[in-house]
Amino acid sequence: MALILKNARYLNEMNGTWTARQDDILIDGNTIKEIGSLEHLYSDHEVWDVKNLLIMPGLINGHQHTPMSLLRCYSDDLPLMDWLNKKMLPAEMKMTSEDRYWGAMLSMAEMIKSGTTAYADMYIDMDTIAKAVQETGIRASLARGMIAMDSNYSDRIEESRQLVERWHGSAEGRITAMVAPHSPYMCPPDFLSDAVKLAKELDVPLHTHLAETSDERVMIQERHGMSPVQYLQAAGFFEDTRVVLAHGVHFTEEDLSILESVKGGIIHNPVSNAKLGCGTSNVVELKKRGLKVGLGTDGPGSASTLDMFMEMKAAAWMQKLLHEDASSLSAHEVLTMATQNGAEILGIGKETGSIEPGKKADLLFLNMNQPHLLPAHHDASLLVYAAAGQDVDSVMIDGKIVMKNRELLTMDEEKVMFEAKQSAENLLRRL
Ligand SMILES: CSC[C@H]1O[C@@H](n2cnc3c(O)ncnc32)[C@H](O)[C@@H]1O
Ligand SMILES: [Zn+2]
Repeated sequence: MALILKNARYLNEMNGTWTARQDDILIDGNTIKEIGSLEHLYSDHEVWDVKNLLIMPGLINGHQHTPMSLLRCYSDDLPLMDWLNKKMLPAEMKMTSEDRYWGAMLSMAEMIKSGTTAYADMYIDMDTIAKAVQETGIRASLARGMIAMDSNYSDRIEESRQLVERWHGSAEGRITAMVAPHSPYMCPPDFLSDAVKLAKELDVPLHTHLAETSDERVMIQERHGMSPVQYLQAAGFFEDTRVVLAHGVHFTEEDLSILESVKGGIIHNPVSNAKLGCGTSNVVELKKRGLKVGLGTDGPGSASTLDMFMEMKAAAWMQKLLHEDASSLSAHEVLTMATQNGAEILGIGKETGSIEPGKKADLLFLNMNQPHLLPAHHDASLLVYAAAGQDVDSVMIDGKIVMKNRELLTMDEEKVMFEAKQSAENLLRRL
């Protein structure tokens, strides 16, 4: 049955400014059907009076590795290459499929509880993660993260193909798929070209880590005599395929001119970049050059939390620090990055990212009646600078309520926490 959100105070963007309006919202199946005064329809519909809540479009986490929740705070305060090669990869080699399932479920519980309605995942064993996506009701863009150091990589290309063929468009359209060569430094030239060919053949986006550290720049320059961006360009990365480029911290002027015309964009991960000592993206400059910039947490192994409210704060703070200018990256711009831009970069911008008729009903309901969120001078500022994931009261994804009054409705939260904790403890015993 269709549902009317009565007395809905909802936040949407117009010409760069996020403002709240009050109306009723009719949701039919998974879609926002009508917004306006709908009193004449109340008697024929299920009605939810949401007058004490502020509604905003669901947050979109553009880059994540869900099973890494099992490695949260397992190894911190290390530079990226040591963290990755000495700690994460060896631990990930010992994970079982069951571990990855519970790690993914734990991440999805955390994401939904903090207002993320869609996200992009890059990992291995993607059938297991897709199963968790199906069960939890979240919207996801899934990719098999591919690492190769020699020419023996056909199994990874085949797994990527299978992921796309099996899952792209599944779960009532909530799952889309991408092809993901891990990064310039984990992918030799032939492998990268084959990954690009596969994405073109299957007509899906490419997702990769790019220009995350200055070490990466040095490494690719030494190995291939060019910058990481030029290296991707040489493999055909930017020809006509949509690209989801995580990080983008260290770009040259030439890199920026290559990236200006790409379809897709950069996913900025400020917390992970800060914690791994990578530096921070110059988001102000990227935006000036016309690039689309979204927001992501990266995996909980580096970011430690999947709270996009934290990520929004960090994004705004870091641009102000970097430019010594308080007007750099306003709360309004950050909200756009975390919603519409993320959706557009992932290629799901027609479905989600804003509250308007025709879009899927991916909505957050926030409890703003709390000491730290009063008074309500500016909703956009409150959401970015004062709110946290715990302020999300309820969440709707694809028209289905997946959390109500902070209770998860598509998963047994206690069981997920218990099993994930067991998996993490057993994993450490095997290391
Ligand atoms: C092969 S699946 C994806 C792979 O990526 C690793 N990873 C997680 N965070 C980062 C990061 O910030 N930079 C590079 N690689 C990262 C993760 O450990 C998985 O093995
Ligand atoms: Zn990553």
